[in-house]
Amino acid sequence: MCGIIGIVGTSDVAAALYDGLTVLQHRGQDAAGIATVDGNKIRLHKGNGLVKDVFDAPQMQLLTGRVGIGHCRYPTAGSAGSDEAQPFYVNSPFGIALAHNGNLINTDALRREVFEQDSRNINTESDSEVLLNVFAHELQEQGALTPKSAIAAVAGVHRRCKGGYAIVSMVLGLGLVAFRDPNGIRPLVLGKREAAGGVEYAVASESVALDILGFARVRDVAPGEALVITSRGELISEICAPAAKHTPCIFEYVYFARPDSMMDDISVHKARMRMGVKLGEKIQRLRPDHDIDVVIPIPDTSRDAALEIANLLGVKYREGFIKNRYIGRTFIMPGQGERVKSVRRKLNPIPLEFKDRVVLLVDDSIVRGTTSEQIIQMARDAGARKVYLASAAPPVRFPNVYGIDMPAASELVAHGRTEAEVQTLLGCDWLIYQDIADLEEAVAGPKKKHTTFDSSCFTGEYVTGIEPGYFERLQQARNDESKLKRRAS
Ligand SMILES: O=P(O)(O)OC[C@H]1O[C@H](OP(=O)(O)OP(=O)(O)O)[C@H](O)[C@@H]1O
Ligand SMILES: NC(=O)CC[C@H](N)C(=O)O
Ligand SMILES: [Mg+2]
Repeated sequence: MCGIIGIVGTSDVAAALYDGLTVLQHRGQDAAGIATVDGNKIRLHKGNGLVKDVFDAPQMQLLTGRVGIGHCRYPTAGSAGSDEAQPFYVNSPFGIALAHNGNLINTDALRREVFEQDSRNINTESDSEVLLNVFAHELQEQGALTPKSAIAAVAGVHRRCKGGYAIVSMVLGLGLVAFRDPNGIRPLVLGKREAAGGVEYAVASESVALDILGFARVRDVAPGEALVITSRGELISEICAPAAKHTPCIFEYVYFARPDSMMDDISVHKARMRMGVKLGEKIQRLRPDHDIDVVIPIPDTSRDAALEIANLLGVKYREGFIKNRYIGRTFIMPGQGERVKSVRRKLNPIPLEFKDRVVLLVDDSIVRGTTSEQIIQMARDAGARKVYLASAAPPVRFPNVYGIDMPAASELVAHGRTEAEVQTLLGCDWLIYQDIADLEEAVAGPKKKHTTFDSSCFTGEYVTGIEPGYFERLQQARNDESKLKRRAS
């Protein structure tokens, strides 16, 4: 997953983009970048690392201009090299910079097409650079540069690109162009604020970025919609893809997004609380006379769900693991070696919360099993009498291909295993997974604004369809070992 943000302001926007990226940092810890438009120049700075490490004051001062975009990256395609940090730039037509959250599933075919038919060179292995070149070609085909022609170019992207994408881009001489894939798999939200110089607009992956910058959340960008916000602050929008099923990514609610974000009009915090209620009810159903003494969350993401489970079961909730606040999210780290080491460095138990107790550990999800395996052992070492583990999401058994880096089914602990087998492998005394229907109901909430989701990593059903051989190629290219080799070279 990556974080994206774009602003059309009435004064320089680089500092606001920087602040916005810092609250989107949980979506990508590997690279960051900002591009601004100043007159007829695009200014760009990007590199590997956290937002705070990529930019310093002199670089920020060079990022002048009232229109800009920013990106923080968690790679799902290509390499983790700094040349694949975003935004990407092409000088023709007009000069375009673009930042992408998501993942394309027809990158190889598009790459050939872009080279052979559109006479464009792609310089990296990134799917996002391919998407930028498709957009650039489609815009070139339009001739004139107007909001209408930019929207027509986005329609061309929708026709040619398959997969998950939320995009912010800037076109010199026009302004900001933002759009979302026809199924609305990846999130994108629009905000507005009144400044001394007039109205300002922002679009971002999550509403938390709007909150901290003082933009009011106006609405989510619709699936298949393109927004053009000119540098003068006019907003033009149109849905420019054939109507398709809206299937927001359910894993955003399970793990990715910050709980203080609203996504597709659903509060992430409330969705996680409802996941806890559903899971608590399941525990009660399965073991009405359970012997759980204490519920302990695995910080950070599982807290909302864990608290609700404890409330429902009427047992104590205790923060039994203390998290080192200087270590980032483990799941989105690039290699398994790094992930394994980080869990122990990051989480340390308070033994008195475990000693002689039957503990129910709660996590939001179990993906590779890296976290749970170590945590269960830590709980035992700390003296727990029995260790149960509850996952607020169902077993993750299938690859995610729309922007979450779970490309290799063989690396998923529940792939090809029954729940009982996973329980044995992880070494806990009882493993309880959320049911998929309960998860979807929990996210949909009482308003049921959305009842269909991209739940592919749980169900193996892919809304875009998948071409034969794709998973095999993906697994080969992006399993942990191949990534490690690529990084070493
Ligand atoms: O089964 P695994 O492969 O270990 O992946 C799942 C774990 O990774 C995530 O935590 P992470 O440390 O990334 O972030 P968090 O602090 O937001 O919970 C998630 O919340 C689970 O704890
Ligand atoms: N996680 C993402 O959204 C990744 C964006 C893009 N596919 C990349 O690898 O850079
Ligand atoms: Mg976690």
